[in-house]
Amino acid sequence: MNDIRKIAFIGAGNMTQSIVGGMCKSGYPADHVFVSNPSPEKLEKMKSNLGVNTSQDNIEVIEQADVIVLSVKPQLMEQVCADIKSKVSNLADKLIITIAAGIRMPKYRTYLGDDITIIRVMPNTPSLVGQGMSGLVTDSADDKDKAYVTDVFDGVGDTLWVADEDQLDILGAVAGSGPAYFFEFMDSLAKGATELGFDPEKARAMVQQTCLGAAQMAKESDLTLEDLRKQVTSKGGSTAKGVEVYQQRDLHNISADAVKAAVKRNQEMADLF
Ligand SMILES: NC(=O)C1=CN([C@@H]2O[C@H](COP(=O)(O)OP(=O)(O)OC[C@H]3O[C@@H](n4cnc5c(N)ncnc54)[C@H](OP(=O)(O)O)[C@@H]3O)[C@@H](O)[C@H]2O)C=CC1
Ligand SMILES: O=C(O)[C@@H]1CCC=N1
Repeated sequence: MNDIRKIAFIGAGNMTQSIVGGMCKSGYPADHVFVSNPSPEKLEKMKSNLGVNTSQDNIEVIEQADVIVLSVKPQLMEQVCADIKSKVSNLADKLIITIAAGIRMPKYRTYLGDDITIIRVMPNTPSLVGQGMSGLVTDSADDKDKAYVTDVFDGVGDTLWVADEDQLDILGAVAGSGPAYFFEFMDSLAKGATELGFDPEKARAMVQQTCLGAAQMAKESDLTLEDLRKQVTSKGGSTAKGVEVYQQRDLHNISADAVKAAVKRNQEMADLF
């Protein structure tokens, strides 16, 4: 990465910790990373574990940075932006990234000014281990800013630019929320094994490695997901019986409904906040 900028994260919650942890692991210089948060505990942990600069004052970190990453809950965004707008005069000179679900770019213009340059990123928590999936969209950034943000998020996983904010809502409902669905599914598989008398620790170990192996295979294979599934499903064998249960209970519809529900909430948050 050639373009190293001073970057300030506003909010030191789960997602900031995942992104910053992944960035530092991938070699982004910690002295160029600034993080603010109202309570000190998360900041102390990030400072001692990663060596990043921290402050309980949002404005102090923003003033030192070229890039601002808004990483607070959507319901706090308006209030946090109002405070920034009232105290920082050169916002148009900085690149603004927001990772909040739902809230759309025109709304940020009403909060921070018409002249801001903004990129919306929808990351996910596996960024912490360099396996994130981040969606990106902008209505104002130039190629240089886009390349910088792509590099940052490529450093913590894969990136996908999407055409518009409707697409980002869908990406968020699948990839942003997705780790939660997979953890839920993995937990249910592990419990399926322990209910039959399998050791819980060993159940977790076998589930996580199976999940990782399947994802890696899907990523490296040219086959469709259906064909990969068929490769495992011997005629008259045990997998066929297991898959039959998922099909009878209509896993496809369950997942489609889950994605629709999450998209709907993203749209609601766009209106609410
Ligand atoms: N978690 C995820 O998987 C994903 C989250 N996102 C988005 O990321 C954003 C953050 O989510 P997440 O990290 O999960 O949430 P968290 O609740 O874990 O983190 C939010 C942080 O913001 C801090 N905060 C509260 N008020 C302020 C303030 N006035 N100024 C600065 N910081 C403040 C909180 O501090 P304290 O706890 O001390 O009050 C907290 O540490 C959300 O907008 C969400 O939509 C996007 C993709 C995935
Ligand atoms: O649950 C949420 O709203 C955020 C967005 C994607 C993951 N977490």
